[in-house]
Amino acid sequence: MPAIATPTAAAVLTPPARGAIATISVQGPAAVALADRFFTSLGKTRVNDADIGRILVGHWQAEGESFGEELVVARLADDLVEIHCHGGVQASQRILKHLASAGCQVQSWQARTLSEQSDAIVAEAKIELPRAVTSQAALHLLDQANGALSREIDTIGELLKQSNFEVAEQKIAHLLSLAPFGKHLTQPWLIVIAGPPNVGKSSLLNKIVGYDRAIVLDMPGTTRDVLHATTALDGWPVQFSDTAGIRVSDDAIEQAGIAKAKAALKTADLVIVMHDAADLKPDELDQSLQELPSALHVVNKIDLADDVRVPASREMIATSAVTSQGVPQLITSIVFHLIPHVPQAHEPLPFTDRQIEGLRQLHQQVQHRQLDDALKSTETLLNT
Ligand SMILES: Nc1nc2c(ncn2[C@@H]2O[C@H](COP(=O)(O)OP(=O)(O)OP(=O)(O)O)[C@@H](O)[C@H]2O)c(=O)[nH]1
Ligand SMILES: [Mg+2]
Repeated sequence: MPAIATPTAAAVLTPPARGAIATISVQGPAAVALADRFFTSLGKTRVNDADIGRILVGHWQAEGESFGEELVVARLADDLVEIHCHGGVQASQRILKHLASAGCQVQSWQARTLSEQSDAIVAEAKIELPRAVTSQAALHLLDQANGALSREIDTIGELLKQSNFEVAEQKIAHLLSLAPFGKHLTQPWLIVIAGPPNVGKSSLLNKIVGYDRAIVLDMPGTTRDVLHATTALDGWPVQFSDTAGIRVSDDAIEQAGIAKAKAALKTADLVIVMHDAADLKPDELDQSLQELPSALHVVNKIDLADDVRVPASREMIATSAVTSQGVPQLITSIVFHLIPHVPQAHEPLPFTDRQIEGLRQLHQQVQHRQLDDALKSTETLLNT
């Protein structure tokens, strides 16, 4: 039989892991013919003759192969067939291979989602949703999957058509101000814990994440590498990095750890600089830690100090990584530093690089009153 012409395409809709069932969706003019080529139902009903919605149980096998697989085929429309097979990756990949050998395109579920949606932002939200690691982050993405950002861009387009550039500009600027928040719905905020050796950085990390992620020892220079631990604070995904204590050292391994710690500082959304309550010398901190204007300063081991004299020029949170004193306040402060303004439910916000770049371009065009270009940009943002 000659290869069947595209654009019929197959996509696995279930995650690439072991599960009960894998679902392969075959869509396009040749979907039914492709199913009939490899599948024989128990009652010998051809997929082509089955009523729409009918579920057929049977045997899938390619010509020349010595074994096949028992599975279910459902014809959902004239051009849409679903194949439900064993949930392991092997079975779905074999079926995809058979379909591809007969001329069917193989596409990712993301490509399928984009091809099914005329609204690019809604499609992107559906694609990003499974990557949201907390339910709170997922709710904001769900709002965008339900059209919040698309409607806002429509509104901006209408404002532009009415030459209401000022309000359009304000709305775009507001959306851009929410871009960092939107990006972090699928990527944790990065928090680096830094400071001199032995102040309790690793102990604090363990206390916050609730298990012994890092080795703690009463010996300066214990942590050498950068250690990561992911958790959620107030429902927001964060990744903590515990670093080597920063000091002057002759030890080559410690020096390498300190270099890594300094490099980690540059990638952080927030740095927590830790101090020892019993030995509080904030002005003697390493220069790399002095140069961080928006760091959060934490004075730890307050359980050991009778009287902590915090310099008037510094705002510091007092904690004990042993008794947990001050840790809830620290968490509140971290969340406030990362997300000073939490968008409301159903609020539109951008969440992909494409959208953010498109909005930046639109902002410039509106600022320069380039109406035609700006209207084209709103179309580009919305269309797949
Ligand atoms: N009493 C008391 N001891 C603490 C506290 N935090 C840490 N310690 C102790 O201080 C010592 C050093 O703690 P670590 O967490 O290893 O300190 P660190 O800053 O990670 O040290 P380096 O990895 O060497 O830079 C350990 O003996 C901890 O048990 C605290 O809040 N109170
Ligand atoms: Mg440590």
